[in-house]
Amino acid sequence: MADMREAGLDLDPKYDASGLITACVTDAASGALLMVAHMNEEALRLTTQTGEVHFWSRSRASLWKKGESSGNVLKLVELRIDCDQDAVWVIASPAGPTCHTGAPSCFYRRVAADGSLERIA
Ligand SMILES: N=c1c2ncn([C@@H]3O[C@H](COP(=O)(O)OP(=O)(O)OP(=O)(O)O)[C@@H](O)[C@H]3O)c2ncn1[C@@H]1O[C@H](COP(=O)(O)O)[C@@H](O)[C@H]1O
Repeated sequence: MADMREAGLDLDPKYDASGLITACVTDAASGALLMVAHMNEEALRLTTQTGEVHFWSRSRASLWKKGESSGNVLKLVELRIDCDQDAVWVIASPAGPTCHTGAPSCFYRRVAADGSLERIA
């Protein structure tokens, strides 16, 4: 029997034991991967309802609108969910650098074959 989460057209996120799904955020203009974080049910609802991207911060144990203190909000352009509905792909327009270090993306270092890091942005 087909898994309705995979075959159906109903949004039915598969939250983990902590009530979270993974959220990958890419830049709508460049396609670059900006950050990876987590959403709970409320963060997902607020993201779709307000058009501004919200997460659940595990370290702060609180709901987090990205940019609430820095101003570097992420405007939602499109939201996709993966095959088994345990991860979302957030396509967004960033108002400024996404990473709290000031880098455009949190992925500003490349890992070389010898394990060393190379700064690329
Ligand atoms: N702004 C960011 C920020 N932007 C992107 N990220 C990425 O988001 C991920 C998840 O952040 P969390 O702090 O919620 O981390 P977590 O849920 O505990 O998960 P991990 O740290 O284990 O990944 C981080 O691992 C970073 O890669 C950020 N992580 C933290 N911040 C902090 O969030 C606060 C608010 O920032 P603004 O939302 O921009 O105002 C500031 O104190 C910032 O230092």
